Amino acid sequence: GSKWSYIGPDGEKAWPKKYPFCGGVFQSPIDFHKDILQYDSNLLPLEFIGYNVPSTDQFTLTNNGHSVKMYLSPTMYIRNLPFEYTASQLHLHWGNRNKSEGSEHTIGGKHFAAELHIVHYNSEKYPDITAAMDKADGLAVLAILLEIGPFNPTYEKIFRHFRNVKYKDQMAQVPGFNIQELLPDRLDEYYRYEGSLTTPPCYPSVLWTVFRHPVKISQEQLRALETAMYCTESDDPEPLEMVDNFRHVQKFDERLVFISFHE
Ligand SMILES: NS(=O)(=O)c1c(F)c(F)c(S(=O)(=O)CCO)c(N[C@H]2CCc3ccccc32)c1F
Ligand SMILES: [Zn+2]
Repeated sequence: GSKWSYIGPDGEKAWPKKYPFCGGVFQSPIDFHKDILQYDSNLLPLEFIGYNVPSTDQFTLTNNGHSVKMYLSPTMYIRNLPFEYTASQLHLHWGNRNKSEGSEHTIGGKHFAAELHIVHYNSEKYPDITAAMDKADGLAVLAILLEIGPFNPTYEKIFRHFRNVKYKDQMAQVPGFNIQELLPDRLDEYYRYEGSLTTPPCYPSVLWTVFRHPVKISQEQLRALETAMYCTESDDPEPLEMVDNFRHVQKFDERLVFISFHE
């Protein structure tokens, strides 16, 4: 029921009025361009433990009015970050059918078609994500840039349920699968910086890992993402399409993004 949106009077320019951190420091997303990038040889490939969830388990997929999000199992966690981070949920950001440029992070000013985020919390220091989400070392989000290419059968394991979560607060059950298959090939090549949640309350609590290489999904899969869902409830007389649910890039002065790869 949080009152913010991506368009109109409650759009991102108005967020700081109700959510002061949104007007604060270390805001995400940002543009990756060469004069803020610095190679860091200590950036190791991430290790994903418990990501291969058996199909006997189920993930709950839901439309929360801002995005489509899938809750993940607490047996999934990442190693090789400063702390152990346990998976919480994944969700997506996208554009619209006339402009498939809905990624949040950009590279050299270029938007990708869409972006997948896998949200984790620091389970070494905090009991749950609610305790972690406003702490500087509380969250770690993996970002995967999506672009058009061949049909992607792994993404289809989520996308095929979109027709059952068309409206706000609808839910569907997704049989378990290997979440690591949603990631690009080169897990050793990524951008790393300290930033924030890209939605209200915009807490500066996120260690971002944005993989260098995009993942491909088909034009039809992208069209489904751009046209399937609504921000409104099924009985709302004025349905609002869920499109363009990405925040614009934020100022990134005097800061560096660390990269695990050479140009
Ligand atoms: N782009 S992003 O990764 O910054 C990001 C989102 F874009 C986004 F939409 C959500 S949300 O939970 O679906 C709705 C707003 O909270 C979250 N949810 C996070 C923020 C707060 C919270 C609390 C519990 C579980 C997940 C989250 C989020 F971290
Ligand atoms: Zn997100």
